[in-house]
Amino acid sequence: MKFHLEGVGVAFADRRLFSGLSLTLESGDLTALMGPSGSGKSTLLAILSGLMPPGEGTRRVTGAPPGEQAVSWIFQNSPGLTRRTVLDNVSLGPLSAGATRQQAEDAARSALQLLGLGDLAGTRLFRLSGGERQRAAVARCIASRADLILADEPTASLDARNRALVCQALDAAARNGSVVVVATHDQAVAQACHRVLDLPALAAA
Ligand SMILES: Nc1ncnc2c1ncn2[C@@H]1O[C@H](COP(=O)(O)OP(=O)(O)OP(=O)(O)O)[C@@H](O)[C@H]1O
Repeated sequence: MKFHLEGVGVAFADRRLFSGLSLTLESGDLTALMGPSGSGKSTLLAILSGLMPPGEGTRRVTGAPPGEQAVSWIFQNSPGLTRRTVLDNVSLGPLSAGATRQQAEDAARSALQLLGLGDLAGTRLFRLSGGERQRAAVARCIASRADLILADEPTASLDARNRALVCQALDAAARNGSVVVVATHDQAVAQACHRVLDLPALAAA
């Protein structure tokens, strides 16, 4: 599957963010999206997801039936069902993508292993530290095996060890066939990605 942006531009009432931006992302790609604060990284993720129609230009998806791409998000502080177990929370990703309970739990357990949370599967979410909770949110996202995974500053509140685990998990998701895009200010995350797009440079190209 491929996601194409062609000649995309965004302007708000008082400000133009970018214009004439074209790119193609395909299954297996792990891409860092960088640029100064306010350059439009989150806006570009919203356009890629299909949630925000571009003011100018087009978004096209090839290699999938129209409108049938599954999209999954990771945010800086992803919420969860605090009184449910980690396994329940992570299973929600694949369950909402149409998996059976058994398939969802299997996918959740392997994602939890990948993120170093295997021993916490039966623990209620509210008992986890901030870093563990964020890794659980990443596990929920990658367990869903979405076509497109969009991560907006997923490591901003994490230490180096947790950050490395998140990068490994995103890499595994790409190797499983997802298109993965990470908006980040973190050079260590960018180094873990296969490709780095600098938004201002991309818009100027
Ligand atoms: N709906 C909107 N209406 C007006 N301005 C908006 C709207 N959405 C975003 N903006 C502005 O567009 C700019 C880009 O926002 P965006 O969140 O995409 O940047 P970013 O690169 O992700 O920033 P950061 O690194 O700080 O998260 C900001 O100045 C923001 O205030």
